[in-house]
Amino acid sequence: MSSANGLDVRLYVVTDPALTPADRLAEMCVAAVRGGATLVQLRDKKAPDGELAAMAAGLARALAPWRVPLVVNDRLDVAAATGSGVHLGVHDATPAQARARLGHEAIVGLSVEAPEQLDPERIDPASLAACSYLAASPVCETPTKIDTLAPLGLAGVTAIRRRSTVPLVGIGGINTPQRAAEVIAAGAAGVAVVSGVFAAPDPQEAARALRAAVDDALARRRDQP
Ligand SMILES: Cc1ncc(COP(=O)(O)OP(=O)(O)O)c(N)n1
Ligand SMILES: Cc1nc(C(=O)O)sc1CCOP(=O)(O)O
Ligand SMILES: [Mg+2]
Repeated sequence: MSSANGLDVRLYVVTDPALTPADRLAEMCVAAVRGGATLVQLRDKKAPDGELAAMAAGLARALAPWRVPLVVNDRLDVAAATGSGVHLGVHDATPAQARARLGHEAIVGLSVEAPEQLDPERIDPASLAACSYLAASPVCETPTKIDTLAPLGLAGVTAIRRRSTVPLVGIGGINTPQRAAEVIAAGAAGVAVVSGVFAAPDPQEAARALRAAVDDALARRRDQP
């Protein structure tokens, strides 16, 4: 089920070099996709651009038969060189810059660390309009990324959702089906997950369970009067 802009963010898996080493990257992402992941992000903060581009190209090839899009974290140049989308944070290029570089069909995501970040005086309307999705960052504390602001909690997810119309994913500490369901009930269209899938003994099964919880929670939300 896609959002109004055609992007399916229900289960967004994000790689991590400690959990998805380069020699198992494609295989592990394909396992997640077999389990129900709808979007994949290549996130490696340290790999040089050339190495990251080679990883992105290989991963894009592996995902192509599944028609699951690839997003590269941070690196606009790598995204442009490999035909991928890009995820941006407050310290990265702006969504408007990314949209201009990648074109109107590309996926451009933006981290939102506080609802006020979306106030008209805080964000350039062109940048907000350039976003394919937003990420509530982080929902819960997580050892996977420690340089974050205070967790938003479920109330923060709801507050961000109320200020935007593009699809919203929650990220950070969403490592059980129960937690995923709560994030959807709070207003997200999907969940972004690292360790809940890639540190699991069986990533395909972990993805299946998370995706089932997301789908169930979305259906419950639709049934609400
Ligand atoms: C889906 C998603 N959401 C948030 C982030 C974090 O982005 P950012 O704040 O730029 O931090 P880094 O990931 O670059 O350390 C993300 N990567 N993906
Ligand atoms: C990549 C990333 N970004 C975050 C943010 O808050 O912006 S939290 C995070 C890591 C999420 O890992 P896990 O699913 O293992 O908790
Ligand atoms: Mg970033």
